[in-house]
Amino acid sequence: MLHVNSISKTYHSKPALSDISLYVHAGESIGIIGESGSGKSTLGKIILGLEKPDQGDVHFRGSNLHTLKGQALKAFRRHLQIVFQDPAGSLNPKLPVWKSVVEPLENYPDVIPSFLKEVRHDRKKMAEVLFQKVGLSPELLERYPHQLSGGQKQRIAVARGISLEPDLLVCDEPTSSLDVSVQAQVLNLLKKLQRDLNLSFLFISHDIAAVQFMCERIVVLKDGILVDAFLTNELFSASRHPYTKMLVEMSMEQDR
Ligand SMILES: Nc1ncnc2c1ncn2[C@@H]1O[C@H](COP(=O)(O)OP(=O)(O)OP(=O)(O)O)[C@@H](O)[C@H]1O
Repeated sequence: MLHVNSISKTYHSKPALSDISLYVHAGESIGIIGESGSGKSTLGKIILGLEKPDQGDVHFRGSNLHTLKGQALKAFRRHLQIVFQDPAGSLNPKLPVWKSVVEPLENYPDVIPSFLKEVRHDRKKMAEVLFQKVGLSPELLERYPHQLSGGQKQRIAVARGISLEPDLLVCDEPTSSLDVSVQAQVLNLLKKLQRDLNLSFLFISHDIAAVQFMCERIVVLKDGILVDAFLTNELFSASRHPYTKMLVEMSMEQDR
């Protein structure tokens, strides 16, 4: 479904990504791990079409993303959504949250996701169904972002992210701004949505335990270079790249 072919990107003559290739099949979850500055977010932005690579291309559902324009690009974007680390950033502080949840649907009036068919004539009911999908009470529909907890806001950002029934959800550190107790709840929600909606995930995180929980395969970036790629159940294999082993060791030390 998604093929990233030999992507390179340089900022101010410093390579942020060098010759990165990877693929994601429908319904699959891929984790991208690496330390700060390793190029994870840059890769996510290129896949979302928010940044252009200097070299290489991204094919999604058979089309080259960086050559699409106008309506074709818009139609393509619908299938690719993002959940950011900071949920507040993706919610308009001046709108009751239900309006932020259905905003993407307003940009795509012809799109009726399968789970919203029965309520398609009523925007607020659509928001209510999306709230249900992410485990939020309808009592919160009229609230403003500042009246909600971090976990509730992230659920709302997830509801917005799935509102157009995308194929791929790019999650960029989706739990790192949350309290530890809430992180697991949001991860469980994402996993449930993946099953229910047959979503693919590109899960960007420095939290190896979260990636291990969410993803079937893991890709490791170091200084913009893909140094290791493997099935999650091979995370502790002796054949792992020394850098992967170091990341695993560091994450275990944090948990001690
Ligand atoms: N818009 C930009 N302009 C200049 N340099 C950038 C830009 N975006 C990223 N970089 C640089 O590219 C490199 C990779 O950054 P990137 O944000 O992709 O890493 P990351 O692994 O996502 O880090 P973090 O976990 O801290 O978000 C870094 O050296 C960063 O400073």
